[in-house]
Amino acid sequence: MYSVSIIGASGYTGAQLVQLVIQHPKLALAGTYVSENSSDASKNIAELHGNLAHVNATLTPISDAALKEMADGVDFIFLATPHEASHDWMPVLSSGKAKVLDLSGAFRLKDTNVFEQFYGFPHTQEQSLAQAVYGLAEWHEAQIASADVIAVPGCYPTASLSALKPLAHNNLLDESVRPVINAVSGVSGAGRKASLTTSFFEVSLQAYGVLGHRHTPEIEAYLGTPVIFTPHLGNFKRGILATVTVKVKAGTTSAQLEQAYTDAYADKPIVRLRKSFPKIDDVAHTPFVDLHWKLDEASGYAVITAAIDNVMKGAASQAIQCLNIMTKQPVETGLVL
Ligand SMILES: NC(=O)C1=CN([C@@H]2O[C@H](COP(=O)(O)OP(=O)(O)OC[C@H]3O[C@@H](n4cnc5c(N)ncnc54)[C@H](OP(=O)(O)O)[C@@H]3O)[C@@H](O)[C@H]2O)C=CC1
Ligand SMILES: CC(=O)N[C@@H](CCC(=O)OP(=O)(O)O)C(=O)O
Repeated sequence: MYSVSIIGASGYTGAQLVQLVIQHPKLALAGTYVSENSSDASKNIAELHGNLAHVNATLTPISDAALKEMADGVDFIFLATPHEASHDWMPVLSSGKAKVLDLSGAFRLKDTNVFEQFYGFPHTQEQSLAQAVYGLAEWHEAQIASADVIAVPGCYPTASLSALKPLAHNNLLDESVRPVINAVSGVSGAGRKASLTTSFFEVSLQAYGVLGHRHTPEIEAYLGTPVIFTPHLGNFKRGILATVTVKVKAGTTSAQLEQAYTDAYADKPIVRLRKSFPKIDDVAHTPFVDLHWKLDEASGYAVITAAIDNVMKGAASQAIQCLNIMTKQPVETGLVL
């Protein structure tokens, strides 16, 4: 068994991790933490999340001493915390035997200038940043297997890259036309803290972060080509539907696209190549990425749809996939029952 601590356990992705760790055959939950002055400190997680009413886990306020102790006390640490907290704590957490999986955006962008521009604070953890491996599980398996620090991808980048990478990998994209990604997320993507923009009465369907969302440079960095990315907030709880429009190289056939997706994902149990365009209900509460596409051979334009659960494949279940790879277990262990 591997021992696991979760920091930020009261939030949406942290609570999801608690559930996934408990149902995993090889993981034991060692500790669940919240911030030092959290209003939820010392509560049982069952009081906050009704779906965890059967779970007995106290939300311990984090401290410098607890961070240090954890680094050598457990096998894996999950950070389901704001970017700033992950950024500040990574060096101490990764200084011992524990391997660290960070769900925030703190260690995804290698270019610190771009990081500061999009995250609004300077990156000062050069060593941890150099160590961090981007945990896109289907594409970076070899690096993940030997990593000590994982930067778990953002939710929109997970959906977008899953749709686009087979085409880029096979050199099928027309480089003169940027892929256009329109994606709709449920409100859980914004986290648990109450805010006017995510309140039930306010949320409709609206674009936000237009031509400036922090996931644009993340998608571009791991795709290798610029994109136009427009996120939207929808009035549903969980899930992301990304609709991606691309121009492929002249003469590309539907059979070539089919081959590219089959080659990429035939042996990847978390990616489901669908026979029709997926909907969010198909993937909500699951670890899957569902993909479908259609090419107009005459014009060379293709539309690909990716559906994921933002809290699962967009965060918590992808982190568990990475842990499975790091511990040499089948990638779907504890996720696909
Ligand atoms: N929601 C999603 O779909 C996705 C989220 N992410 C990222 O994962 C991380 C967690 O997101 P999410 O679960 O939605 O966030 P939530 O706001 O739901 O939860 C954040 C958690 O962190 C705790 N926390 C807040 N500030 C601190 C601090 N300074 N030190 C320690 N703990 C702190 C909170 O508890 P308290 O304030 O009581 O201490 C809470 O447990 C974020 O970085 C987010 O960007 C990534 C992919 C998808
Ligand atoms: C609906 C919503 O607000 N979504 C979040 C993205 C959640 C996510 O993946 O975030 P990180 O990159 O922070 O880990 C946003 O657009 O900021």
